[in-house]
Amino acid sequence: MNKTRQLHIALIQMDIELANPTVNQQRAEQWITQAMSAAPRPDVIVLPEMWNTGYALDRLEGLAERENGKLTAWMSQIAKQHQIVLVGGSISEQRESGFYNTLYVYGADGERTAKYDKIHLFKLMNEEKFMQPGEEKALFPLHDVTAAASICYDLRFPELARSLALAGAQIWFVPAEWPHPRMHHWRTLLTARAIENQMYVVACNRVGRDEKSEFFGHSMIIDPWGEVLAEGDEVEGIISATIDLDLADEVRGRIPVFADRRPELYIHEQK
Ligand SMILES: O=C(O)CCC(=O)C(=O)O
Repeated sequence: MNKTRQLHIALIQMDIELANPTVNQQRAEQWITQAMSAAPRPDVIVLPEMWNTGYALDRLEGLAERENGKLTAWMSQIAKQHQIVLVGGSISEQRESGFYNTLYVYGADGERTAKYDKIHLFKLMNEEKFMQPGEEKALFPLHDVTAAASICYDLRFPELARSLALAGAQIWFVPAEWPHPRMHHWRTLLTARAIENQMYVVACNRVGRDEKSEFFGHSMIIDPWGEVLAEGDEVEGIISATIDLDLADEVRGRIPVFADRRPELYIHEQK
């Protein structure tokens, strides 16, 4: 981070080869190397959802990463080597208790700052038949603010985003594999979550296709006022923007949504 409390963020909007973790890791590394050669140099790099295997849900045995395996070591090493925060999208991971869609964040010292298992599994893609849901949300320190991360379908649950904002999040990372024909939902929901929670929304979607779906990219970096700072198209590439770490507080001061809340009247919060 530089003295003006800015962060340079780069999203790796990559294609993912179904069920080929070796190729996908090579591609991710090439994209990260390319992102690091840009000016300004990124402070934070974000990968998409399930970037190791794609949605090869019926083939995860033997393909998914083992817990504490080589891929997490690689993410840690990449973060340290480039002195960046790596929001390592999510990977499919195998544990004793089953398969998980798991997001990792590593700091510039190579230490892990967050681990998050997707809590809302996406029935339209049969995710719940193959994966176990997570039980906790993810908040982590990022430079001197609090950040949060969720995965793809989690975007459809405004209560989750609000609870993260209430817990202090000013930047929300959302790696995804969000396909056609729901681009309108993606863009609208991302923008709404940024405006209503007065936080940055940083969303990295994949491109390309698998056996069932075509993914449209349109990765986005949206500021706490709802302005789109950067947006991808439908091809592979690096989407980047510089964010101002003071803006969330400034917007929250301008329209004091959090101070004006009436939680006692919100039915879901009375449970
Ligand atoms: O909610 C959607 O439309 C897409 C969600 C999705 O593709 C996922 O969670 O993997």
